Amino acid sequence: MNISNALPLARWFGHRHSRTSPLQLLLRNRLAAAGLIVLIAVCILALITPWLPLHHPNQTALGNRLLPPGSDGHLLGTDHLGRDILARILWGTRVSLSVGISATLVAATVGSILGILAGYFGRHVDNILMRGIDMVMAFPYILLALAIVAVLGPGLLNALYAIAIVNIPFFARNVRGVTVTLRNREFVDAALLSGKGHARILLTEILPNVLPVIVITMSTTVGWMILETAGLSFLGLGAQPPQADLGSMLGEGRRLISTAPHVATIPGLMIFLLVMSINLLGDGVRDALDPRLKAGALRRPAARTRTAPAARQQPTGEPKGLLEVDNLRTEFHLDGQVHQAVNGPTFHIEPGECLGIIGESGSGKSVTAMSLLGLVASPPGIIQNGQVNYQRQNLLGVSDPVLRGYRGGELAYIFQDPLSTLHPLFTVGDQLVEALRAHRPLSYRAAWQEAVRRLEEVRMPNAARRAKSYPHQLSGGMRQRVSIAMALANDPQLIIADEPTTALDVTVQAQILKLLNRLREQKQASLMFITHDFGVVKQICHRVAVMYAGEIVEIGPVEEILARPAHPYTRRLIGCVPSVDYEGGRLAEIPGLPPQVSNLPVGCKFADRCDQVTDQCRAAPIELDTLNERHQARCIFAREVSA
Ligand SMILES: Nc1ncnc2c1ncn2[C@@H]1O[C@H](COP(=O)(O)OP(=O)(O)OP(=O)(O)O)[C@@H](O)[C@H]1O
Repeated sequence: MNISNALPLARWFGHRHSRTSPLQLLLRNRLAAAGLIVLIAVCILALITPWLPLHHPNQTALGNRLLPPGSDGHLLGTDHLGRDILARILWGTRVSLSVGISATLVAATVGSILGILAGYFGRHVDNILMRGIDMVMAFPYILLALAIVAVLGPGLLNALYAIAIVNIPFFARNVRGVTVTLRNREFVDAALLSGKGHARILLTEILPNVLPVIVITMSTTVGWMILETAGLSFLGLGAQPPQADLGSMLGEGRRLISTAPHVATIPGLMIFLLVMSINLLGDGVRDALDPRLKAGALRRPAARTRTAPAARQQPTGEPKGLLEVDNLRTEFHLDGQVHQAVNGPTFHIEPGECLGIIGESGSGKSVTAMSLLGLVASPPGIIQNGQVNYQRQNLLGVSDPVLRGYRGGELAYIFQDPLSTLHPLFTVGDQLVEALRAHRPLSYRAAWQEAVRRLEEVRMPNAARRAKSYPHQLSGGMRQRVSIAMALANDPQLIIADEPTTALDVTVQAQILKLLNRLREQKQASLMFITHDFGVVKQICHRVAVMYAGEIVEIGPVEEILARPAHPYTRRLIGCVPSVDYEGGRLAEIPGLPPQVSNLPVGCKFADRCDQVTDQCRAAPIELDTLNERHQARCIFAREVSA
């Protein structure tokens, strides 16, 4: 669980900034909700047991021995001493629940304190505490629990201590790990600098962030602890006769399994029900506190984006340009909602051309680009329609090996943040070698030489030495040069660059743009350049496609669009950039927000933010209007404006 996103418990019951509270998330998970209902029912029954009209659980009646379930006055029958099983089960559940929960609380409290202290203070404190924990963990835990009860003597309280002690390490280790990460975070340093003492930092900075982890560990271990307590009682080391708990009832019933199976089956079923419901609920709690798990963060995404049959049709005619995208539609299916991220962009890229894709954050630029190579995570992504035609094939319909051959070969991708795409544990040279050898039969030595040459090509200072560096040893600009070298390693026909300069400062940004442009010219490759900056578009692109809410709202030659933007959104975007030679008066922000992709309007998607909007704009979808052979815009006033 990533603690930067950890939710303090206060957010459990909703938060004014979060759309879905963890409780709602929990209830949406059907299995967890079922677990919660069963658990609540069992707990209520256990709580009201003293007031129910039941027999005394220890009252024997030898004349009524082993009555079957449904007998008169004994709904669940009687045991070998004629005691009422219903009464004993309810009283036994009370005992098992209280011992299990108490053991969990003890283990959680002691384990968490040890974990927090070890993680926060580190060094000797960490060494001493964690070596102690390691010693406890060195024994098989059930044997250790048996040994502890053997020393302390049989009895429920001693079973509780034993179970708590053997579970302390789980809490201590989990909490220590999280605390170590938190200890190195800037907000803890800031608290230290502000003069807070260690005790206050532990209570106000560390504990609230560790609490979700403690709750998750508790919810996933309490079931086990009830089971372990039942195990000790089953072996005669927990509850002592005549007291009933679920484990001891199971132990007593075991001897009668062939003659009166209900005596063992009923407590067995109750243990199953209790532990199952707690575990289902525990899993739900874990997912609710970390909704990314529910969104599939830990699920291994498929090797390529799921593609509907409609998007797998092969092209019939000759594709336009080097790569042609036709009516691409990519959606995300999340929590029963469909998010239409990409809504039918159609464009092509000529050989050697640089096409800019521009738009605000969330306009669908990256999802469009990633869809071309099947890189959108599935689930939740799915390509519903469209074609991506390259070399007379629809890439959305080619086989996995063919697509793999293109990726990183003829079709290369440069991501926005090289630090998250370069492997932190391998040198950049090794990563280049891997990229080269994935597509070419080179020896390691030859590939290394080629890697250094590629680094020189992207003007990496002291390339031979830098090849032996790890990504964290390089500056942002150098890392992006490495990413470019990797993308160019196999002489691609098309380079898709997804905001490759956004994370860089202006000087480095200019160098990288120059480099990309030079390499594109030298190699006669095409470049699809994603950006939100018209200044960048002006510098290196031939044509530009303006995206809004997953649609292309204007496409055409850069100079023409800068001189005569035909869509109000394009005008606004250009107006936001101070560095472009646009004489449009003062800089203005674009008022309002883009529409939600899960609830797009029928007509013009920009209507709510447009100062020229009319009823006609909202009535029906607006088609792209062809203003001239190369310039199109999706606005009913486009012709008037560009005339
Ligand atoms: N994995 C995902 N799950 C759900 N929705 C997603 C996912 N990835 C993207 N989206 C949604 O798809 C839409 C388009 O996102 P995209 O990343 O393509 O925008 P963008 O224009 O590239 O923005 P930015 O400039 O910030 O990268 C957004 O509404 C986004 O919330």
